[in-house]
Amino acid sequence: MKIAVMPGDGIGPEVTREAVQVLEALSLPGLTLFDADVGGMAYKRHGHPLPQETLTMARESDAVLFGAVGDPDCDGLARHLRPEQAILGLRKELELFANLRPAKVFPGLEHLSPLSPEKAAQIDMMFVRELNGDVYFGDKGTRIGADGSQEGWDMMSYSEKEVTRIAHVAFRTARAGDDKNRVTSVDKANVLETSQVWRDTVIKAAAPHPDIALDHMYVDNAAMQIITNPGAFGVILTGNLFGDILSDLASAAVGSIGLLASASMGERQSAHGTFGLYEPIHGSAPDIAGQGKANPMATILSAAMMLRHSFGLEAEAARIEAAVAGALADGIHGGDLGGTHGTQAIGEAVRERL
Ligand SMILES: NC(=O)c1ccc[n+]([C@@H]2O[C@H](COP(=O)([O-])OP(=O)(O)OC[C@H]3O[C@@H](n4cnc5c(N)ncnc54)[C@H](O)[C@@H]3O)[C@@H](O)[C@H]2O)c1
Ligand SMILES: CC(C)[C@H](C(=O)O)[C@@H](O)C(=O)O
Ligand SMILES: [Mg+2]
Repeated sequence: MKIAVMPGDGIGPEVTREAVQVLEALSLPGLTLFDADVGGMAYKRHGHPLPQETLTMARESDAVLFGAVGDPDCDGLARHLRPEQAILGLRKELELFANLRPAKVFPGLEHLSPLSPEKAAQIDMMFVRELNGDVYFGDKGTRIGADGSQEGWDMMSYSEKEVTRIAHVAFRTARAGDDKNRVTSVDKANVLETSQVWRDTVIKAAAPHPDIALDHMYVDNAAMQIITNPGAFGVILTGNLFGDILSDLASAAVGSIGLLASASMGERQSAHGTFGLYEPIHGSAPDIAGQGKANPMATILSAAMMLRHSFGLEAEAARIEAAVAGALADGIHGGDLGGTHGTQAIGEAVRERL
């Protein structure tokens, strides 16, 4: 079991360190970890946010554990050299088109949510976010517009092929998940042609999945209903941009972005299972970087997702999740949850409860 660890920038190394120690504490036979450079730190060291050696290491691994990338010092660089290109490049180059982002309130931890305890208890949704297409990867540029001023443009598109494959992931995820057996496809088909193709294609892709209830919702309404009626959602199938935004929104409903994990999967199989990249949904948090304040739970839970999805180690994944839930229940809360525990203390508290 070869894992490429890519800590990245800002709080990335801080939270990744704790997750790696959780993995090591499990003493899994045959587990080997290799570090690789990504993001702004890789740009500073190698002149590129996603050096070829890093990509090669990812290709030769069974899974990737990713921290976060992003560095305000790099915001003025040409776009292809910015830290964020590391994660975008890995997702694209490795064909990791399916991003699973669970948003769930652990039972008994409803008080961490800003929603009422009754509403918070209903939060148990899984985002299935398309990760290789949309406005993220279309042509883009700047030009002088008709009025003589500079304008930026980004091309948004989705093909039937791209939508079909992610839709099938969503239907299969709904079937394997909780008992809701429900997919809500989120789009903006009232305005965007991209979304009309998305919606028409999702309807066609649903045909072989008659056991799964499918409905469609506009993204603006979805943003509202995730807060007002979270229990209505099981699997939320959506595109790259809407999924990015809605998953941060859902993290706030759960209690903090420092709690939400993710798995990015494709079709490649390793000797142990499906290759995947695992990362918290948050970024490099430059505002708290280097201060030992970041909550590592999202990254630790991402490591649990790795054990489940890439290594078939369900019991070990559940052990990590129970340890995180136990630490939270015992009041081990970072600043993001209004507590005082630092990154290392949270990591230690989770390890003690394994
Ligand atoms: N996958 C990624 O690597 C990824 C994801 C999102 C943003 N980014 C990048 O990160 C940089 C900062 O972006 P941003 O500020 O918009 O988003 P962010 O997620 O880094 O931070 C948003 C807010 O949440 C807080 N926060 C985030 N993670 C936390 C944690 N684990 N514990 C406690 N608090 C936490 C931050 O302190 C900040 O106030 C940018 O360069 C952005 O492009 C990278
Ligand atoms: C850093 C950025 C490219 C990334 C995205 O937009 O996908 C991030 O926000 C995320 O949610 O993983
Ligand atoms: Mg995001």
